[in-house]
Amino acid sequence: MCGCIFKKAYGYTTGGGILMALQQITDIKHRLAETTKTVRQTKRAVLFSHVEAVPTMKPLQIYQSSGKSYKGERFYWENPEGNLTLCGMGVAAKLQPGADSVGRFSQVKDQWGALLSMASVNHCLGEMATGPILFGGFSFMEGETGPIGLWEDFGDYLFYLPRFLLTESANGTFLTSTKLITEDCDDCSIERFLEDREQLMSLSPAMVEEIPSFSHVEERDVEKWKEAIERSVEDIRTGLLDKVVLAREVSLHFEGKIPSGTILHNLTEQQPGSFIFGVESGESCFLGASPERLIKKEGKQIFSACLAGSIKRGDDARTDEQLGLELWNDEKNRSEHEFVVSMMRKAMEEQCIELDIPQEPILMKLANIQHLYTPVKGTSLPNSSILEFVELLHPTPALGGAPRKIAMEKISEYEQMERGFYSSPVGWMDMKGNGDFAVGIRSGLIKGGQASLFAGCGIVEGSVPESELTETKVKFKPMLNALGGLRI
Ligand SMILES: C=C(O[C@@H]1C=C(C(=O)O)C=C[C@H]1O)C(=O)O
Ligand SMILES: [Mg+2]
Repeated sequence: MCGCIFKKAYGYTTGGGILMALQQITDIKHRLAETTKTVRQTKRAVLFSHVEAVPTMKPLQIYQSSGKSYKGERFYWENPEGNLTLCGMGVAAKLQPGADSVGRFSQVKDQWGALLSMASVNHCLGEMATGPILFGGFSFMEGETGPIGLWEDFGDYLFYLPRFLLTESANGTFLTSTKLITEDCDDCSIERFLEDREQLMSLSPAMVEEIPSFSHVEERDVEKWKEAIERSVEDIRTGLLDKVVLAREVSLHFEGKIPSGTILHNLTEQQPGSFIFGVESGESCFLGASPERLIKKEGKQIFSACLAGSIKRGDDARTDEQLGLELWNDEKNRSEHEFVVSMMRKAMEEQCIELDIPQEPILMKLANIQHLYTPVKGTSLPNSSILEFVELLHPTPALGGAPRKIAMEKISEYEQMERGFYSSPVGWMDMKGNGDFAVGIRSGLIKGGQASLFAGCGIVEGSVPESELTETKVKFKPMLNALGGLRI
């Protein structure tokens, strides 16, 4: 049933706006009463979701001010184009690994399908990323993250269907309120639903919390990491594999709890052109500023990226241009890049009816680094879901290696750490199987007063351990700057 009475975004401040606001309340009351009746009659739960246009609310400010009520259950997302920002708060439903024998991507698809089969949504606004959406991600390697340890709050995958979702796009600001209405639910009354919504809409911007004083840094053995690169180069020379991405971890300790909202705020200011993402779980928050899109699906249109090959930015325009040229002409970096392009082409040909991948890369210039970048566009087969693309592409040789299986084995053997959600698909998807996933790099895990940062490099035949180490230092910069401009 559709109880939506307007199709355009209106604020509530005008006389007409107040009428609109009242109409929303009437609409919710009516739909929720109907839903409750249906639940009682059929004895089956309904996922009730209400989308409405609201006056401008800034998602990042709301992320910060909703910390009191929803800490540990929030997410934040900003796309690099700057035309979509999301903030999720609370949990209407949570997707986590079950005992099913099917793979994790199929599990998510099935669990999502089951939730949507009982959904009642006033989705007539038709705005992107409104209504029930899932937000979250997968770990890098299935079965790697145990029930204890650094990534204990995340597991093989974690997705939220938020209780409240704030969506800011070029068309306005939208609030989606979602709740699972069950027969024996204590807090499913219409009054309670409206109260919670009212409380959310009246949140006022919170002060930006300060980052506590830095205490010390803990680094895994750098010499061992360099040895792993030497061994990888040897594996490549003997023909065992073509490329492998090796990452390392640096842990920073602070005198008090690190506020994720402040780090996200700094990342948005310091890293334009990147995905800014944050996903909380319990006491942990995985966040970062990734320049790399894994997959975006909008109807039949598919967008992805090959991003591999790196060099630092220059201090002035001339040096910067020279460094860019050096990168573009460098055989070792071009080969790192080419393994990604060739895998991408092969994989996408399976799932797309049209595909557009340029012959040569261009440069992507970010605040601290420049990369070789080949944009990918395609038209998908009908009725496909973004999850199928996530499964197909993850991990590309930009984060795993080539061939994939051997590279994954070597990563486990050589890295000796849990990547958790680092370098993994992080993003959102909607009811129709559209959405956007970034690769969770330039990222870290915040837990109390500890920030564990990760950075890796594509190892190919021409790799030199010391230069790869320097490359990781450049890749740590976005997170180090967001944490207050630390140097390590
Ligand atoms: C592995 C990372 O980045 C990847 C590796 C790159 C490289 O080695 O040149 C470049 C971009 C990313 O695909 C990272 O940032 O941690
Ligand atoms: Mg590299």
